[in-house]
Amino acid sequence: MVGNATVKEQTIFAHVGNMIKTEDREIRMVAKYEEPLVVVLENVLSHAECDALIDYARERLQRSKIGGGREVSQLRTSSGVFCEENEWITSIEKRISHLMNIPIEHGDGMQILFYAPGQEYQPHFDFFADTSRASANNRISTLVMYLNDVEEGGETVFPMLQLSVFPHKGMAVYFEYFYNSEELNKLTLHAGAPVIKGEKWVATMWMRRQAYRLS
Ligand SMILES: O=C(O)CCC(=O)C(=O)O
Ligand SMILES: [Fe+2]
Repeated sequence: MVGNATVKEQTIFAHVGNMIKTEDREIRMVAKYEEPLVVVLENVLSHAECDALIDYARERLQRSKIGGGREVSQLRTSSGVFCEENEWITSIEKRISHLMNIPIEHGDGMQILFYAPGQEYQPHFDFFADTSRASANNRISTLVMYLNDVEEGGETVFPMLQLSVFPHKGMAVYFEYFYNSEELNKLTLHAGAPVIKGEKWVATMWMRRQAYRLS
């Protein structure tokens, strides 16, 4: 919000205080941008869960490379895999659902992205354009979870807000774009800055306005 005190729009993220108690974890809020809401969260995933997600994805990425047929995109040079549900992934998704305050059936499923040095995700919106068919049940909020520490680069950058979030293992950044004001939604433009040194692994959850998959 810039300038004088206009009335704030309602948010999906309704947690008060600095702590979110889920069934199995206490997540702490460490920073917040008010409108559009961007929240930096600590202790979202344990280090063991981060490692397990990386192992899970590494194995599948390798397999998909052998299979070939990976689509090449200028916008996103990283590679990704969607997680199939199993017992431990389901328990993570349950926590995420509580955190994002949306039933898990509204989720696209968790996607793990890998960036090697030089790879990036150029500025984009997570919601689909009105003209696309996917916008009929559009995305409304995002959680990007950092699965490792990046030696250099790889920040999640919000250029319109002049805000950068540095990847840190177990932490996450949450933001939403379900405002009546299209201008607010468009301020959530964001990018994964090029990784300079080391690897970067993130797991992303996008939520839809309506249920998207079977539970
Ligand atoms: O890698 C990042 O920091 C951002 C990822 C992202 O924008 C997405 O998964 O939609
Ligand atoms: Fe994104």
